[in-house]
Amino acid sequence: MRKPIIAGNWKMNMNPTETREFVNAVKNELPGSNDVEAVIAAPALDLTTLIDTAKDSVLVPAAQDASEFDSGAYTGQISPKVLSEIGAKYAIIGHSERREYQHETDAQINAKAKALFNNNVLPIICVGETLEQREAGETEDFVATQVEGALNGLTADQVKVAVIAYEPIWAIGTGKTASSEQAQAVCAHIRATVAKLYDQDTADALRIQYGGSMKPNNVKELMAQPDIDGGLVGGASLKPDSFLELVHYKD
Ligand SMILES: O=C(CO)COP(=O)(O)O
Repeated sequence: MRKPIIAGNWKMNMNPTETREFVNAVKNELPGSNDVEAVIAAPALDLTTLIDTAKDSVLVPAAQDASEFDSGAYTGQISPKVLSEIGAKYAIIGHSERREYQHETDAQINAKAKALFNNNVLPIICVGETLEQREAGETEDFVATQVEGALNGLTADQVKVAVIAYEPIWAIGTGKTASSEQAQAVCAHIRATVAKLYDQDTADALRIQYGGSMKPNNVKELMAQPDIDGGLVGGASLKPDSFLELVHYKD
């Protein structure tokens, strides 16, 4: 049975004071950790504040990126080794904003996934098509290529504990959610791709999130889809009330 995982991706929002206020507002109101995994991916500069404030709560800290290198002459990068040391459980990699603005490639994202696993941090690997690709009927092939590229060389045991986030680019920050049927179809295709690359057991263990204008008013329907195991949420994760509604979607 796959445990649902609802993750807030704060992107480049929130400062340490806001982070502390947010965590204090939600930390005693979260669902039990066996029920839904509640994650916040904070900006790197807020992570230690998040981790210190969330101590003794079930809130799970995550980073929004990680370097493919543990240390060295890589100015400005975020070390997966240090993420592990400070207590980040997950790191998002391959978000479409980084693919676009930092020109990240599938090969780099794959190297980041390996570096994270070497440091016992779990990757949340983002994939998703543009509107042009969807309209050209290329979504499934394109997303399968991203999945294959990101997972290249990972073991089945690693894939079983990884998370893939399907985020159609046209649905991010636009208020335009993929319909639950559209989201389910691509998430099922991702699982079938993993089954082909590995085996059915591995595909059945892997958790797949949907991201793109997920909100309290559509979370229930999206989460009811058989291949959607969670959400990666931008805008609606920035306010404590809205985040709490999302993680309590079952109530
Ligand atoms: O990019 C996203 C999460 O990573 C989605 O952002 P929104 O929920 O704001 O559309």
